[in-house]
Amino acid sequence: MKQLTLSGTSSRSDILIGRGLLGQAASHILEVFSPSRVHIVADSNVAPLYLDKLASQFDLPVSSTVIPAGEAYKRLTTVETIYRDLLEAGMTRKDLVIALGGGVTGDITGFAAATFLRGVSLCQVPTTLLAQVDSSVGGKTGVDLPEGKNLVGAFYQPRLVLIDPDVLDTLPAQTFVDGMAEVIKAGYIANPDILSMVSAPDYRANIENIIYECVKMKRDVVAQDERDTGLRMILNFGHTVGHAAEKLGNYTALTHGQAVAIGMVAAMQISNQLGTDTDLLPGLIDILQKVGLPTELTNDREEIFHALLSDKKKMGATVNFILVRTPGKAEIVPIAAETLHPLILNL
Ligand SMILES: NC(=O)c1ccc[n+]([C@@H]2O[C@H](COP(=O)([O-])OP(=O)(O)OC[C@H]3O[C@@H](n4cnc5c(N)ncnc54)[C@H](O)[C@@H]3O)[C@@H](O)[C@H]2O)c1
Ligand SMILES: O=C(O)C(=O)C[C@@H](O)[C@H](O)[C@H](O)COP(=O)(O)O
Ligand SMILES: [Zn+2]
Repeated sequence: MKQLTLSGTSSRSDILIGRGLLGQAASHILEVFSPSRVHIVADSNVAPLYLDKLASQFDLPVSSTVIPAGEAYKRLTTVETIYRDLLEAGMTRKDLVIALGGGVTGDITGFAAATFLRGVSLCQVPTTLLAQVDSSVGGKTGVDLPEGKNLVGAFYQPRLVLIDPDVLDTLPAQTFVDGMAEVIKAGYIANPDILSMVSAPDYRANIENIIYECVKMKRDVVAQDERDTGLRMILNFGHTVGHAAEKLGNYTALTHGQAVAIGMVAAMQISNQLGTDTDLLPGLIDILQKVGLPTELTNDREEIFHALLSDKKKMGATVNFILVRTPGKAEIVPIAAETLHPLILNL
């Protein structure tokens, strides 16, 4: 088992990574928390696979909410359902909420935990590759609005993150591939060794090390900028156009991973339009296609431009775009909306 610690300004997250961890989850959880009761949130695909396996390990009252699966349910009505179940179960501030699932479950449950009774303890048990390499770590929680992705949320660190790569065995092939978008993002923005690992013919056999390197990178970035006011913005590489495409597809046409893949290609094309010495675009397209991710933006460019103006990275009339001109080095480049408009139309 590998262990990492994320020390924030007023919080600490322990992150454990190891095969078989789900089977011993309760003992790790009870080393860190002392709840009177536990509430587990899982979606309708994950619950039949893993909810009993986790719940049955506790000698405490355990309640649960099973939410409908899918990004379309990452919305406030789902959070209200969780609040109601927490009240019905008699959860108090001493108790523990566990998010068991992918990034959607983690973001919704994290937001519910951050806001229920103004905050109850949170443990993340991520079950998709995307959630294991990215969303379970760092404390961004929230939901979508029809107007844009993740527009309502809170920073709320899980005190414990338990990552068991064995649960990836039940993932649909496409969902595993979605997670590779955030893995490739991690390689481009901060650690090109990750790209070498993904380029190996049988990279899946090395997935535990890939997860570890991605989490370590994210831990290092978030520790320096928990509130996303500077360095942390690099984790948004591919997300500006990506989030716009997700919104335009009503959160169903593209998965988050697919949208990020397309968004990274768009960001690289924008880098090129702004003038770069080295052309990283063919290599980016190659590695995304090799793992099975899409690379082509199919939305109307004008609609993308208008949608990305509701992104959180917009400050006044400027959008903070994340560009990569050297693998492993991301830059936060403020681009005025009127300068960005022709660049987006040219994609
Ligand atoms: N908070 C953050 O820092 C952060 C970072 C990256 C992404 N995100 C968010 O994460 C979300 C995407 O997460 P995702 O790709 O995990 O999607 P997801 O949570 O919808 O999971 C994808 C699918 O896999 C199923 N599933 C999950 N685990 C399974 C397992 N072990 N076996 C079988 N099926 C399983 C789910 O039921 C779902 O149908 C987006 O909403 C995105 O905005 C958040
Ligand atoms: O943790 C972060 O910071 C990230 O940006 C990680 C992203 O992969 C993730 O999709 C995040 O939710 C996007 O952040 P947002 O602030 O643009 O919603
Ligand atoms: Zn993301």
